[in-house]
Amino acid sequence: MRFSVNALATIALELQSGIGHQDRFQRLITTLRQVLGCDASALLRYEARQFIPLAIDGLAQDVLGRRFTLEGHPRLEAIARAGDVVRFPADSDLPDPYDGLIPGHENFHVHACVGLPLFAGQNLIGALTLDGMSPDQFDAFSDEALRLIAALAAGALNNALLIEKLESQNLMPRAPGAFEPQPGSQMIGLSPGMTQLKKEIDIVAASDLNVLIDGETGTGKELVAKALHEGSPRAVNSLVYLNCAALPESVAESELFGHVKGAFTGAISNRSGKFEMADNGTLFLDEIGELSLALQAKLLRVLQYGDIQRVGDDRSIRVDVRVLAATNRDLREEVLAGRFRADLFHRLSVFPLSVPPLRERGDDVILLAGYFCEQSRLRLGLSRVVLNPAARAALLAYPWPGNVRELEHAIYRAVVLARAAVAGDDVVLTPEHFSFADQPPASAAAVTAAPGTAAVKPLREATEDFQRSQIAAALAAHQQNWAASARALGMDVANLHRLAKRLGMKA
Ligand SMILES: Nc1ncnc2c1ncn2[C@@H]1O[C@H](COP(=O)(O)OP(=O)(O)OP(=O)(O)O)[C@@H](O)[C@H]1O
Repeated sequence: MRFSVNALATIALELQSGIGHQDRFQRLITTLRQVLGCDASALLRYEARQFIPLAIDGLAQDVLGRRFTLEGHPRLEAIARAGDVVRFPADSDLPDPYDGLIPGHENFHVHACVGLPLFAGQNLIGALTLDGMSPDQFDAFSDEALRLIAALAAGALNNALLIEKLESQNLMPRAPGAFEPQPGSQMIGLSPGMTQLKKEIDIVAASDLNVLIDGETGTGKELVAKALHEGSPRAVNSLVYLNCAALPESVAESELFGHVKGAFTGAISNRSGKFEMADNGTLFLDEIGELSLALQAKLLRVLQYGDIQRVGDDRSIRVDVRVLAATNRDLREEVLAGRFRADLFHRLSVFPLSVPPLRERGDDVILLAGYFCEQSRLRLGLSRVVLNPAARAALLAYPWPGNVRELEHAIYRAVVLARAAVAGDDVVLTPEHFSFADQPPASAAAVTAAPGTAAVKPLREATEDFQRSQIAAALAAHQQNWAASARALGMDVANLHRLAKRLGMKA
């Protein structure tokens, strides 16, 4: 079947209208869904061996947060390889990436599926996918007609990508090349707060300014630092990470600036510090608010004069390092309280970036949940991981004091629980699989049971249960802040991370 001139004209017009790319793409796939009578349609962009949904219609909202790798989705891999229209037979044994993600059809497997790869010259830049619940849904449409739609969509997508590229080249000249992954493309979120943050990242990344990233614990400050580095001319060199909260005072100076042989007991050879490692690159100082006043003074010196001295050495070494710092404290208050140097604060906060808490990001919670569902699916080798509507509502209603990190852990824990309860590798998450921080963790309840009523367990198991419950309680009491929890538990934060990993409390 051919399309009527009217239908084609509508598609072409939708691709010209709208205020932005996002709007245009949304109109395109909504129109396609109507013209082709499909149950779901999606436009995806191809980047670094994965498909990233740009606009969807008829699919669960969390699809917008999912990242579909070629390795994890044989159907998408087939589309990427095909070079032309792909029609999957209704009985294809390749799993459809949207199985269980068409609202109202959660328990049905998608039947008819067509994939249209989108090319710019020889380069694959994206795909259109059309799904239907009845097996012969797309039989009436000829390959020729579908190719025409693909050509229109590819032209529009290519223009959008070129404009994006030109805009970023305006900010930072780059060598010409194929489409590089966009910095921060793994930073999920379309809420106004995240859109604004991504814009600010684009603006400041290309400069050489130091950046202070603030935000509550678990909001994604480290991810912002990575995006800043990746979007800068320094991206060809290292991004070096240092957590200031995990630094015992005795080794902090040597970690930052290095030492020479014999500088102190145990200094058996020369060693370079993080500043030297980050030369010509970027140094990310996480939890900068935890740095002692003495080290703050030394850090200020490097920022002012661009040279460092290894511990035990009088000679100066010049370094060219961009410093990104993160904090979940209010550094202005710390300055007022005399715990943070005002001059260092001003040097660092030339361009401050604030990462919004998850509770202010609206539906991003669902997009992020989709992203983590897809990641846990890959990690655990499951065929699908989806949220039922009640689980989505529960996730939206919860305030997420531990922000994205808490959501990430909640999804992984829920997937593990759900998988244990069903045969097979098809996981549907329901509210029962989540236990939020204001409910006592199951292990804590077991440990605090009345004496005599608790089941006797091997001592090692009981000890680990107790450790888990104490760590969970400390994290809940300190808004999932690991440094503060470590202090409350009287241990070093690095050891706490190690212990939590061993106890299966973090990935
Ligand atoms: N927008 C996002 N999209 C995808 N993953 C995210 C996003 N934000 C955060 N994450 C993930 O959440 C986890 C916590 O993020 P991150 O470590 O960057 O937070 P943080 O603000 O630096 O935390 P802290 O203050 O405790 O150091 C990480 O696994 C990170 O990859």
